[in-house]
Amino acid sequence: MNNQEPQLATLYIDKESHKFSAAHYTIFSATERERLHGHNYSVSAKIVAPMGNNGFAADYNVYKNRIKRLCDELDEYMILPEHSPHQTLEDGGTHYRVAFANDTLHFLKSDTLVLPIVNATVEEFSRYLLARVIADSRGEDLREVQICVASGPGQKGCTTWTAG
Ligand SMILES: Nc1nc2c(c(=O)[nH]1)N=C([C@H](O)[C@H](O)COP(=O)(O)OP(=O)(O)OP(=O)(O)O)CN2
Repeated sequence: MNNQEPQLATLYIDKESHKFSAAHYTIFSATERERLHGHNYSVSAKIVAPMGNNGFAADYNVYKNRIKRLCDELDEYMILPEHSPHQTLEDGGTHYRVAFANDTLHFLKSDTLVLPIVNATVEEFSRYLLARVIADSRGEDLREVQICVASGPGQKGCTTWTAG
């Protein structure tokens, strides 16, 4: 190893409190979607940072707090994708009016979050949360961050950012 390069440490954050409950449906095509249902999603993270002289890479409490705050933002909402190529969203005053295939669905705005995602999948939730964590971590010396979102035990999607 090049002596000039700092040793990197990997922190894994996988807390039971990092969860959110949300309603959604996955869209499979222009005509196929799931029925509306919900999951207890859980969020975990991998953070790679240079090891400091004092045996400390990055304060995991900082990232724990950020992830918890993001989970709380999503908790107990109906989540709609803003950028689905297969459905359109209209502002109907107190409701969102969603057109999918031959159906029109109505969701109370105060119960609903419209996220800048393409589909309400674990992959897209992880991509969205990763972007939020990276934005919150600007200026910090991180080398890699991975965020995973699980919709239940044994099924999750992950997205990774690597320092340029
Ligand atoms: N690539 C993805 N595929 C699927 C996703 C996803 O987010 N990314 N999501 C779904 C469903 O929304 C959801 O997972 C329901 O799936 P299902 O396996 O039917 O039910 P459970 O989550 O309850 O899992 P069990 O194995 O039945 O306990 C589908 N595909």
